[in-house]
Amino acid sequence: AVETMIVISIHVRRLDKMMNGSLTDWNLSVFTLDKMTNGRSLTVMAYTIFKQRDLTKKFNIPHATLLSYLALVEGHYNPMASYHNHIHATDVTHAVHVILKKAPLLDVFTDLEILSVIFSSIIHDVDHPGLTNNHLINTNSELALMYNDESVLENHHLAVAFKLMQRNQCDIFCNVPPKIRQRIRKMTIDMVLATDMSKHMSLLADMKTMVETKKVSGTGLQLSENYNERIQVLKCLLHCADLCNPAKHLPIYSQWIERVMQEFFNQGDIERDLGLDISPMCDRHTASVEKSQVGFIDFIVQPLWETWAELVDPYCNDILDEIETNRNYFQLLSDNNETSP
Ligand SMILES: COc1ccc(-c2ccn(CCC(=O)N3C[C@@H](C)O[C@H](C)C3)n2)cc1OC1CCCC1
Ligand SMILES: [Mg+2]
Ligand SMILES: [Zn+2]
Repeated sequence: AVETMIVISIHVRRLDKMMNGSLTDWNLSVFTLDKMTNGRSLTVMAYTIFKQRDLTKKFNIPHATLLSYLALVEGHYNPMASYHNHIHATDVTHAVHVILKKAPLLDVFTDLEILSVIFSSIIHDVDHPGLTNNHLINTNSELALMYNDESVLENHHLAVAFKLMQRNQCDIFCNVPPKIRQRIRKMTIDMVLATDMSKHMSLLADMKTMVETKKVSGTGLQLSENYNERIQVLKCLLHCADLCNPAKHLPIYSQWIERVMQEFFNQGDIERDLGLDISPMCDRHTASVEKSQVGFIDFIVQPLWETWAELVDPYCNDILDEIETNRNYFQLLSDNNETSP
């Protein structure tokens, strides 16, 4: 483990220098970063963000403990999952970090909230099996049995993340007072449970309600002290980051599509072999990749990011533009697939 730390800290130093400026670059390729760091992009990204935001000092987190825990969590992401592996966690953690740097959010959240949402992004899909909640429920999996069919994956990610913290020298919150620890745990549980797609519509409805009632001042978002109002925005922040692929340049977005379809088709193959109904978009013989992405953008991603822009960041038109550009590209592809035999 010592040499791992040394190797990682070398990568961190190199990354810090090389990327200090561009770490806040929305279109940073986490795929390149992962190659450069020999598959340690999550540890390196997370550690760098903790350092840049001074979280280790603010919460008295021993560096060796942070590195051990990050390496342990990274090692518990499923390398066999083409989409839900540690690189997706790197991507979402990076997206949360960049979104938090946008002008209207500066000085809105406390250090505790920032620590919690970054921690949540790091662990939000740990030990993902590369299958959907519906599949786990329909196949009477151990996980569905354990969590009574309710946000099965998201409950599992949380349990694994907190369990790993009990390992020797891995409790990153060891110097945090019990009440504060409890608040981090509560916010993390609330945010990661909200990454379950089945909560999407109610999350979006609550955000729209906030838009109606919230007077966004000229500078940024004015949040009250009310926990439910504050956690509402943090849930949406993490959910937006989890759904940020269509907001990236096409070469990066395309790699995520390839990966998610590989995972979906793998699930479809299992369902076909089991004689089950094949889940939507999971049948490699009939799925239309382009059409699915257009639908995903039109019904989920664009409405979510548009609401986010209305509530938080009127200046995120570059992200909305990228989503529209990508949507039109796949609409064109799917039209052409229709016309040409
Ligand atoms: C690059 O493509 C995607 C990137 C991300 C998502 C997506 C949707 C919801 N989430 C949040 C997590 C979640 O709930 N799930 C459960 C299920 C929807 O599979 C998702 C993978 C994870 N993530 C979907 C994507 O494409 C799908 C396949 C064709 C159209 C939709
Ligand atoms: Mg998830
Ligand atoms: Zn995710």
